[in-house]
Amino acid sequence: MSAETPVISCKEIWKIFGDKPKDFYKNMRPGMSFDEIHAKGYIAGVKNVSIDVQKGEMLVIMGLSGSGKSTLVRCFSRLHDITAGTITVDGQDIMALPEKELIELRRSKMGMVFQSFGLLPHRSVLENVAFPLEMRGQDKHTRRERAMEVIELVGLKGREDYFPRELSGGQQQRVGIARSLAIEPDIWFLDEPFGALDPLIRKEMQDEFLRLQKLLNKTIVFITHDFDEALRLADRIAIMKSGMIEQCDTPDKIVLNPATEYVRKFTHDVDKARVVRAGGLMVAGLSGEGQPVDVRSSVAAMARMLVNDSRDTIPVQKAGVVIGALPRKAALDILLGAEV
Ligand SMILES: Nc1ncnc2c1ncn2[C@@H]1O[C@H](COP(=O)(O)OP(=O)(O)OP(=O)(O)O)[C@@H](O)[C@H]1O
Repeated sequence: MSAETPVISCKEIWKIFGDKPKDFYKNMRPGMSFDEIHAKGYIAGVKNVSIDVQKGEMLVIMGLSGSGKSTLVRCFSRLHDITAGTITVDGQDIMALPEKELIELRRSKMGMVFQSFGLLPHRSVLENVAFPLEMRGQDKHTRRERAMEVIELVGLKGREDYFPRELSGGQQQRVGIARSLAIEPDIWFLDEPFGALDPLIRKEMQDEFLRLQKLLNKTIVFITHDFDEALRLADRIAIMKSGMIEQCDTPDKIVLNPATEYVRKFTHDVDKARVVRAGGLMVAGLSGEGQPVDVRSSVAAMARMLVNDSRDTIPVQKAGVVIGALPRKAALDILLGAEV
């Protein structure tokens, strides 16, 4: 596999629910809307989606309830057979895989975490985490050792003999995360993993998750309803509506240039100064004088400088090299809440 091959690559995929969906798709008039398809007795869970997920990327999928997030992610692991299009994982067409190889692919490469923690109530933390290793036929000693490693990683050392009911919601989700990590998946699917947690614990788990991701650098597809959560975690956010991706972009770009009215609604209450970074406002060919700012600095973090500085353009650097400049007025507009 070449370095550029995406880990997951979808080309024009459809998942239609209903009776004989492939026949319906074949005879479908091109350009039918979600509602027109619905009127014919079918649901377009995923409608003509093309997207690539790169190695080490955290792609967050968001959208309102019923927009197709879970359906799309289930297609990525072929928990749903798609109606049309192609999906490759590490360059391999997963629709062409025999059942046995598909199961092996899921077991060896994919980890999944869901909102309902899905723990086995009569097994201890250790036994829950070791369970996928048991399914793989590993001996007791090896699985215990690996389970202890990931239990420590998620901050639950000392609780390995507890039962799920003896843990808080946040701790139970940590067990779910540890269990999915035990098999060292390359691709990690998380479907609203923090949805059942109260806001404070949720924030704590997001921090924990970012820490883990820094350490493990997995390829992650993360579903959420919560735009703030998406902004905190994502490299890119894909916003879905009626089975389609309305926009897939970096948080900066989504906030600065929402592609549709639906996307704009998500961004409406966001504190843009915290989301938009120097890199998002930078103009590549532009030059500036004096002390540069880092490409990753948020407008909020630069607030004092932006207000006190008198330069029109401020150089922006990445890894110590100046790569462009930031028009100070554009950053000030965001800081002061002017429409951009
Ligand atoms: N097995 C199924 N049979 C028929 N329709 C389905 C099935 N699974 C999903 N759908 C429909 O597909 C559409 C997308 O559902 P999906 O669960 O992917 O949405 P979602 O964005 O994940 O929603 P939520 O945030 O509520 O989980 C919905 O209209 C849903 O009713």
